Amino acid sequence: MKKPKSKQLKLQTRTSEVQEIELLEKWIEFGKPESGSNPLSLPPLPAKSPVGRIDEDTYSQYAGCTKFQQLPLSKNTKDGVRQSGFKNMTNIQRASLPHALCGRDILGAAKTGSGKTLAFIIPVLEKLYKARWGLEDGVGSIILSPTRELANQLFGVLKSVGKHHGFSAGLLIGGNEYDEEKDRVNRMNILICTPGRLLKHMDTTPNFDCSELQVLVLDEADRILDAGFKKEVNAIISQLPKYRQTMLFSATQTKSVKDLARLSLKDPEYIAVDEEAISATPSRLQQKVMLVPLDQKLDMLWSFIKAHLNSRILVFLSSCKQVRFVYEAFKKLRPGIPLKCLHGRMKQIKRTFILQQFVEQRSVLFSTDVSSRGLDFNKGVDWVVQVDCPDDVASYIHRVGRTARYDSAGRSVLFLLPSEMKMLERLQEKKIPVQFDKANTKRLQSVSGLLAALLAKYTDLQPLAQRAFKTYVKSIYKQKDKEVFDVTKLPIDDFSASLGLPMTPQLRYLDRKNIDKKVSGESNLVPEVPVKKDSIKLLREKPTNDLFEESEEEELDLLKSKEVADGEEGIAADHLLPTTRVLKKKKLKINVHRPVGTRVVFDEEGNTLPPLATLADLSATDSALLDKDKVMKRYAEMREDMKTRDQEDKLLDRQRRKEKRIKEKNKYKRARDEEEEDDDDDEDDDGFSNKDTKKSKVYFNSDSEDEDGRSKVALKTDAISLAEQEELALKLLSSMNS
Ligand SMILES: Nc1ncnc2c1ncn2[C@@H]1O[C@H](COP(=O)(O)OP(=O)(O)OP(=O)(O)O)[C@@H](O)[C@H]1O
Repeated sequence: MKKPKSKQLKLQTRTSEVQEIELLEKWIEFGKPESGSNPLSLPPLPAKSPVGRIDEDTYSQYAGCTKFQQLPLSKNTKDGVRQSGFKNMTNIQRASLPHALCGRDILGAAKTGSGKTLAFIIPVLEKLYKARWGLEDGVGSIILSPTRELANQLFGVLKSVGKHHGFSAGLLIGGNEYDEEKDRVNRMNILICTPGRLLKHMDTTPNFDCSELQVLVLDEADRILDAGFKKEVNAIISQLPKYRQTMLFSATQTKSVKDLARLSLKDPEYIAVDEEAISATPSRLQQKVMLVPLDQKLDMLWSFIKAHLNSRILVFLSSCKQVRFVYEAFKKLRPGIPLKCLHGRMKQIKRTFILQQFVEQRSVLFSTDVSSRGLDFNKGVDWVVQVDCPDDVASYIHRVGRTARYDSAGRSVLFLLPSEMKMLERLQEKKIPVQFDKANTKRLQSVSGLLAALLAKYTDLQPLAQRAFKTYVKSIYKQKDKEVFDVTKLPIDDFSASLGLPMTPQLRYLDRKNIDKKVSGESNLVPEVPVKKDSIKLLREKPTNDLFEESEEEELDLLKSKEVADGEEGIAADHLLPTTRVLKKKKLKINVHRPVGTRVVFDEEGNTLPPLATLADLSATDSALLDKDKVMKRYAEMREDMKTRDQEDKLLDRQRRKEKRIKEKNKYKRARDEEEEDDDDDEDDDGFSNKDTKKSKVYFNSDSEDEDGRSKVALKTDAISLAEQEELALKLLSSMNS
């Protein structure tokens, strides 16, 4: 809070502000870069050259300068920038700031992690300062972000760089208290928001007025302008004044004339600083692509994590359901490094907390594309692992861009299925220097069997695995780029088994006849080993260093890992013995030639007798036993008796398991309902948003896991059949006994 100023002091400040603004305007006017020019191509200004006014009508050059202090910026901004630790400008800042400070519309494109945020935050502050914008003037600038996390991050930068200005700023994102925002929103000068929440305020908050807006910024512009946000963005733009400055930034910029027309840009400056660069990704980023069959992705991921226990790893999967399953399952297997997960269905407070934790400690974060854009993890991400193929090249660029930011190095690896190899070509065509590698599979650790055991032990995991399976296949089915994503080439059954599922869930929308049961070349990476104690032992061995070249050695300490498993119940890998089918169902064969009668029998003196000797002895004394018919009858009775008991046992067991399953499901559903929020937001980036949430709630109650809303029926059938089954069992028993 600023101290209340005396009247005279206020007057003085105002006068000096007016003078400063006058000087800034003259300076800007004097050194305006030519429209269409690239300030980067100008020779850099000498470090010690005079800055600002030189004489009556002469000012220093600022186009081509390399330091923030050489720009025509207010003292408040300069102080904020300096105190935030920024001195020299990055290329995108050098190229765009001179144009943006003149009030021009900007279309800025530069690699991930190259400092685009300051390239629009600074002009926003300067524009409002020069317009002498005050609290009573309302909304002067809107900065749109596609995700809440990114909006939060931008808000942090704005607070830091703009701390000496007197503007009020607000963060409007889904998941925050709407009512509480409603009271404040009319008093905000700068709004950082996600499109859905902004539109909600525009539609429902009384007196919310943006008609005086000065600057509109779209961060990750191509994402905001794509089909996912189309309706919201069109509605927002229709409520904004046409006369304003507009700035669009992204690492993968839109050049679509239609998009630009929607925003009514006026002669925008297209600033693409890396267009001539050899690569479209940061130069310090090492990128690998690996061929991994679908049914071995989790083995590969597990082995990767075990080989990099000292790293901060960001793992991308294609949907919330994938994320949840892999996170829950791996957590129970305790890899020896903390695991976290992040997806659009989590409560906002938890999302923020998890990101905070990921920034602070080495860990593995399983995430959907919700964290693929814009996020800047302070201490750096060591590895970006894309387990599921990104939708397109742009999505790849943003995902890998979470590492190797600004001047730091980073590494990334992308797992591609044999059927997705077209993506490799696409990446190479777009100047992405990837190195194609075959993983050394000698010491690949298989987890499929362990997952099967986990699914049997923790019944709540099974529905997660089923959903992960279904959502993945559906996501491939729905992909537009059929050259890369071909659902008919997926080894469906092997994939299902690799998740530990006892049988392949039904996929009603797929014609299974068209899908090869065994897709050639899909399953040769790791020999299919039924998981026995031996393979479990493998998990305790040292992390494999030759699987991924640069692995950090670390002994797995299972005792220690107890502390890192997020305080939740976990079981060490070596406590697990697969209890259900492991990798392939094997028929139990009875060897009829097996020698029998190994039981040792003693006579009264303690001498051993040959097997069945007692019976032979008895038969000698009791001629009744020699009656062949009677013996046969007796055997038949015994067989019947055993059959009946077997039926009884089976029925009882089936009932017990069913009841347990229903109980577990209800319990799980309650927990899940608490976790899922009835979100009003805009930005679940997981591909299957609200509609899917509603569906999945229904799925959860169902045994059949049907994709087209049949689950309720299935549930009902289940409930009836339980009572009916008892009756049926009794009938069956009595009919067998009679
Ligand atoms: N001039 C600068 N000097 C030093 N560090 C900078 C400078 N500008 C930005 N940075 C730092 O570089 C990192 C990346 O910046 P920023 O998040 O703005 O990148 P970006 O280009 O927006 O990335 P993305 O495309 O992923 O959104 C941040 O940690 C930021 O603090």
